[in-house]
Amino acid sequence: MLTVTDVVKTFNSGDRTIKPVNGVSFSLEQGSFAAILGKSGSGKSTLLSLLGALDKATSGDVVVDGVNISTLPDGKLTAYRRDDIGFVFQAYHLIPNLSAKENVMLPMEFAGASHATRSQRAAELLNQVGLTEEMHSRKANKLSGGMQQRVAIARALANNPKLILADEPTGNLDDETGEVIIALLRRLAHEKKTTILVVTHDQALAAQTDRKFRLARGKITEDTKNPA
Ligand SMILES: Nc1ncnc2c1ncn2[C@@H]1O[C@H](COP(=O)(O)OP(=O)(O)OP(=O)(O)O)[C@@H](O)[C@H]1O
Repeated sequence: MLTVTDVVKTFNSGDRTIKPVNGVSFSLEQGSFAAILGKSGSGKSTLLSLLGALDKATSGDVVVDGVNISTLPDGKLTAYRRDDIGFVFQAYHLIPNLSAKENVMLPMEFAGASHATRSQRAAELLNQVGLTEEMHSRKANKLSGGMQQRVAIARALANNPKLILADEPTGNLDDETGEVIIALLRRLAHEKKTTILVVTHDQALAAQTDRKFRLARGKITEDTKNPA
């Protein structure tokens, strides 16, 4: 469902050319839980931003569920980001003075869903990520880090995306909470058949995935299938 073919990203910095992504190819089946590992500066975040259409590849193709996003016009990319991709970040990026439920409802509002649909679906998603009804009405900034990340995951699922991209989703969490979040992502990938790709330094997280890639100087140097 995700096929990346010979993707290159080049930046010009003064008279130097930087290639943070330098010919990356891989494909993932629908519902896989995969990790990209690599040292700082190896190109992980740049690659993720290309897959999420936050930036355009200099060359190569990114095909998500049959749609080549490298050739989509800008106008269609906004809808792609909104409808087909869920983003999860290290620092959660919730709106602090909105409730957990309101945060999850927001992407559905942008997609034009009715208030009743948004409310019902947000409650279902928050239950699925393990937040009790009482938590739904709490302001995001009154929740612990682990809970905020659960809300962020529920929000990423709001428009039923084909692909979730997560940048260091356990980076701000203690080990125990991080493990709970990893187990949640793994379960969601397998049960909901949402493909989840995480960028991480966290070996414990990578060990729980179905597949892990190592990136070094913008190239994949290792591609390992983890035993089920
Ligand atoms: N917009 C940009 N303009 C110029 N150079 C950039 C740009 N974005 C990234 N780079 C460079 O590309 C290289 C890879 O950066 P990237 O953030 O993708 O690495 P990373 O593996 O995600 O690192 P980290 O783990 O520290 O987040 C770095 O040398 C960075 O300075």
